[in-house]
Amino acid sequence: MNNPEGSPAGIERSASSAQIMLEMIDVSHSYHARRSNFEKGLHRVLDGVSLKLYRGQTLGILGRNGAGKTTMLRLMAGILAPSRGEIRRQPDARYSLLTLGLGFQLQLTGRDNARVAALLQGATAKEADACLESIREFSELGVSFDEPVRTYSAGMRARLGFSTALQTQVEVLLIDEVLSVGDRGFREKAAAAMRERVVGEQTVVIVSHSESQIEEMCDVAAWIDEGVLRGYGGVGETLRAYRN
Ligand SMILES: Nc1ncnc2c1ncn2[C@@H]1O[C@H](COP(=O)(O)OP(=O)(O)OP(=O)(O)O)[C@@H](O)[C@H]1O
Repeated sequence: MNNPEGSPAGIERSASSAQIMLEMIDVSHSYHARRSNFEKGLHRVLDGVSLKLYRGQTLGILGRNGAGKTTMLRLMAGILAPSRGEIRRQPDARYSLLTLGLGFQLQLTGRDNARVAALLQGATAKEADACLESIREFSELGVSFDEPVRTYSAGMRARLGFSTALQTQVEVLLIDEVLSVGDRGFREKAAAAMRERVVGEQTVVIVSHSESQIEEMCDVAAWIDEGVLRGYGGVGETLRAYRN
């Protein structure tokens, strides 16, 4: 399915307006490892990955635990620089990584974290304040919205993170597993809100262990196994390859 150009048949947007929002060209990444069983103290977790993400596409990334999915999102977001290869982004576009592990200032309240996140995404102070009420409402955090995030459960952090990301207007939204946490009611609401967003112009990359979520939301899928892109193309065929 994959080819060296990073653009398997059938997933190129046909319209001439198809703009490449992100391109990974033969990207590899290694972490420094303490364990001596890795060559030269390096642990290679991505190996020669090439793909293209077009404006408006929703790309789902599949793979087992430790396959390299989060590393790929961090590279896409520019949080990590690749050890080898190249990542091209649109210079005037914003890329936002939504994950549970990163980004909250634990001593700040949910409200202040939401404000900071909006400012970091490029909102003016007025715009940031204007979206706080809808973030509070969507998150269903009630009075906890004004309490420090360190007092939140993992599910509450997920609600805050998701609600904040939903309000922020970025060109490329990178989502790491957040749709699979929290209680069922919120998960369904978050998935519905996400579906609404992905049908529009929003460009999205979703890492998910839920095959049904990928099937429902994505129009392209990539399967990573031990750092190598084993499948890349239409969701149906990539899922079939992943299951076999
Ligand atoms: N900061 C780091 N330093 C060293 N090794 C790391 C670091 N982050 C991740 N790794 C290693 O890189 C490999 C890939 O990790 P990554 O988090 O990208 O996988 P993943 O596919 O997202 O996994 P999961 O589905 O479990 O979240 C793993 O072996 C992990 O132990």
